[in-house]
Amino acid sequence: MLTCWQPCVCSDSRVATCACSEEREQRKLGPADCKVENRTTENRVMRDAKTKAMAGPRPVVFSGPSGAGKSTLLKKLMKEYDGVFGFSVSHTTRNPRPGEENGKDYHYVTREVMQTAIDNGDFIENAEFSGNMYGTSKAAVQAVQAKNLICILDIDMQGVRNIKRTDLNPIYISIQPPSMAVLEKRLRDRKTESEESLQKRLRAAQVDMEFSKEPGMFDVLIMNDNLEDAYGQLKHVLSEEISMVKKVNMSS
Ligand SMILES: Nc1ncnc2c1ncn2[C@@H]1O[C@H](COP(=O)(O)OP(=O)(O)OP(=O)(O)O)[C@@H](O)[C@H]1O
Ligand SMILES: Nc1nc2c(ncn2[C@@H]2O[C@H](COP(=O)(O)O)[C@@H](O)[C@H]2O)c(=O)[nH]1
Repeated sequence: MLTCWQPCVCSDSRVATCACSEEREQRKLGPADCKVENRTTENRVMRDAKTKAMAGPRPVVFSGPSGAGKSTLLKKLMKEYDGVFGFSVSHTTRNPRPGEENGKDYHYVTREVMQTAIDNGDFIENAEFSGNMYGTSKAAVQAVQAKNLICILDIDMQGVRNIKRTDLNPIYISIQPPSMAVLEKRLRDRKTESEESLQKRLRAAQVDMEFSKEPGMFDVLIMNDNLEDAYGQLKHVLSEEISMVKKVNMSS
């Protein structure tokens, strides 16, 4: 077999010219006859697989209006797939709700503490939502990725825009309510908001629902009407990443 130095198909930067172009032309040789091409293609496939495994699983961004059901779906997912997902614990200046735990649901901090950390460059993204500060610290994401788990970020639409400017490369999922009326009922029934906070969240939800329709903003939109249906769709969307993490974690 000839060693064909085809510059067009060979990604080896050392190969600048084709040493046998004339003969290749005459004998109608193609890439299959090229040792360099075959070797580099093989190397490239192996290198890509290795890089992907080393980079770890892709994070997943969950967004959508407050009350759409993001936390409900995430909790189900993390319970069913224990040891596959890890939650990126955000910082917030809002008060904890009954049952929420510092360091688990959020890191609850003052505005001063949060602003200082933002100024120090400790955050990947941060936003003001409904009168409070929220943000994803670099440490929160790194803590999950260090365990080779799928990092879940639950963030608002400003966070989505900001994450798109980073190299995090997540899968973007938007959880949508069936209607504004249903959303309002869910938020009221949750009994976590004052009337003022509820109205702020509903106003933000209108904007959020328009935002989610922007082309290319989300990879997937899931309508959370019936919880089990929405959860089924979510599992389906993430099935490939879930299998990959399970496989890697089983072999290590
Ligand atoms: N499919 C559903 N059908 C009925 N109720 C639901 C459904 N999904 C979630 N809920 C309820 O709606 C309320 C809001 O859900 P959840 O707290 O998960 O929303 P969220 O999107 O995480 O909100 P936030 O962004 O404010 O944290 C909760 O009380 C939850 O139990
Ligand atoms: N941009 C960010 N948004 C965040 C973050 N953590 C949570 N959120 C979003 O805030 C609202 C309200 O949350 P709640 O817990 O007060 O109901 C919701 O849309 C979350 O997705 C964050 O780190 N960055």
